[in-house]
Amino acid sequence: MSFEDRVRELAEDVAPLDAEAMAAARERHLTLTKPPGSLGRVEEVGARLAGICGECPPPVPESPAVLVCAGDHGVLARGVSPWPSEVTAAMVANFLSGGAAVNALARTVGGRVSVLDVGVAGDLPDHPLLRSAKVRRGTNDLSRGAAMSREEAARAVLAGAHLAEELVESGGADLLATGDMGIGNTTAAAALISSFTGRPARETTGRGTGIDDATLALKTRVVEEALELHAPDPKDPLGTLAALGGLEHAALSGVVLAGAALGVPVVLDGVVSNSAALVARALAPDAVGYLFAGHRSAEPGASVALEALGLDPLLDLGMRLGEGTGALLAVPVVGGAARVLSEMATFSDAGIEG
Ligand SMILES: O=C(O)c1ccc[n+]([C@@H]2O[C@H](COP(=O)([O-])O)[C@@H](O)[C@H]2O)c1
Ligand SMILES: Cc1cc2nc[nH]c2cc1C
Repeated sequence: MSFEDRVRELAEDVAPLDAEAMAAARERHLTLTKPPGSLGRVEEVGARLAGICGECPPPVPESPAVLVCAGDHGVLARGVSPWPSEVTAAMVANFLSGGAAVNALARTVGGRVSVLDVGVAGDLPDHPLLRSAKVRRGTNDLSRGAAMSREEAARAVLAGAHLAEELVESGGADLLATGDMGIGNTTAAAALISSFTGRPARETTGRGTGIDDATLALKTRVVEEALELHAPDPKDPLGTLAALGGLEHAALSGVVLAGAALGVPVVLDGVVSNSAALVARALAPDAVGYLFAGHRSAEPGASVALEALGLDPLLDLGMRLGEGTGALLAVPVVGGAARVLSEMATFSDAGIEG
């Protein structure tokens, strides 16, 4: 079977949410000792968790895992980021030694960190937290030709899916948080978001790690050129990924598909994860039900993508780091939404007239 066929097979394993369990959660919320609706959107998070696992109350996620997918980008040659690609490998090394923001925030919420190398240009050391599945050493410049082949895109999707499956099936993970590392990857994310939403580059392109006005104008032109060159068809998600994506974007769409296929909630991080979720939705529309937007990244494309996905971000902290940091901080919100449904007393338990 070809890699593309295997991606299609994975997408076919994504089932719609359990509508009965969701309805039961909404009913249950009305019986709990609080004014109806007073937990706001946390109530809808709880209902979706019930729909994801097919029971009400849903189990409380106890073992979150963050998957940081890493890759490099040929489009860096156009001057779209102030940082050199070597920083990608250097930051991966930092994740492995526990010194990055993702490590600090994973420790804060009791999460486990795994790093997936699908496309880092440099060499990386063997390490128990690192999964090596290098498809190639960085992409080609997406503004001058296809970033990668369809087969490479499919292989990266499957690498993300396999690590997610392993963490859930053998590692006991019951919630997946997405993360990314890749200098230049906000350019690819903007191009993907424009392709899947039809919105112009000026609305999806942002300052990434921090660029001045002149570089932002250049980066926006680069995204426009790429969109003109490829005229991507959003109904061909693998073709669009191959033309405009990054290897980590592809891997993250695999993480989303695998999480959804396994019935595990997936908490999205920033703009790169948001763009990957658009790819996953194009492959498997029901996958969106399994997704929670951990936060609203400051990158403008993130808001465009989340609106298109119909996801309301749980947090809005002005963050734009990536690595999975915004997803991890939202994990307690998701856990709390489950715990409310399983642990709160009802009005009748408490002897209060509702
Ligand atoms: O998560 C986000 O929304 C986000 C926004 C801006 C930058 N980043 C991170 O910064 C890197 C990409 O930025 P850039 O400017 O090199 O495209 C990459 O490693 C991302 O994880 C991440
Ligand atoms: C230092 C640094 C850390 C990062 N983490 C995610 N993207 C990053 C980009 C840079 C430049």
